[in-house]
Amino acid sequence: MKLGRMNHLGYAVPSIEAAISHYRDVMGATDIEEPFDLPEQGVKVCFVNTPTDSGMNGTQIELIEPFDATSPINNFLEKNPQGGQHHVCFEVPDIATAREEFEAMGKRILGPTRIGAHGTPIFFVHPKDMQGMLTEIMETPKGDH
Ligand SMILES: CC[C@H](C(=O)O)C(=O)SCCNC(=O)CCNC(=O)[C@H](O)C(C)(C)COP(=O)(O)OP(=O)(O)OC[C@H]1O[C@@H](n2cnc3c(N)ncnc32)[C@H](O)[C@@H]1OP(=O)(O)O
Ligand SMILES: [Co+2]
Repeated sequence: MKLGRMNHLGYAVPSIEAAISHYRDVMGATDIEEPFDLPEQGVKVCFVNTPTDSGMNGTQIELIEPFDATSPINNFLEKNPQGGQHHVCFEVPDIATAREEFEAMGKRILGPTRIGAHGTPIFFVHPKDMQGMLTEIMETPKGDH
């Protein structure tokens, strides 16, 4: 395994609209994308793009709100009603190779590899096996290598 780019920090929030106001009015965010639904992943999503630095890619804050009562983030929000840091996402060149590496290390992978909010394959590794941090592994979008 080789540590790749941190693609985004996932923040679970009770209301994406309220979180957008916070990042725009309190944090001065100027590049907030249109929110969109990702029902197959049980969330509504909104990306807040952080500034790029000397031409490098910035990172993103991924605001996620439960899409419905079956959302995988409902329990988290019950425990953290104001919302909070939910996961971190790192990029890998090849998702299948990465999955094999985490499995070989005995890390619990949560469910099947599926298509995430960036339209590329992702999987999650259980927080209890990752120093308490729910970790999303995402294949770098083609052309971004
Ligand atoms: C995929 C679209 C998008 C993208 O970027 O492409 C997203 O990122 S969507 C993100 C939402 N989807 C997911 O999070 C899928 C993976 N998550 C899960 O499968 C669950 O959330 C899971 C298994 C991590 C936790 O499920 P649940 O909360 O229902 O279980 P428990 O309440 O029993 O929690 C078990 C244990 O883990 C601790 N926990 C739960 N969530 C987190 C977290 N985000 N970070 C750290 N720790 C977490 C929880 O406190 C429990 O610990 P315990 O000591 O037993 O109390
Ligand atoms: Co994510």
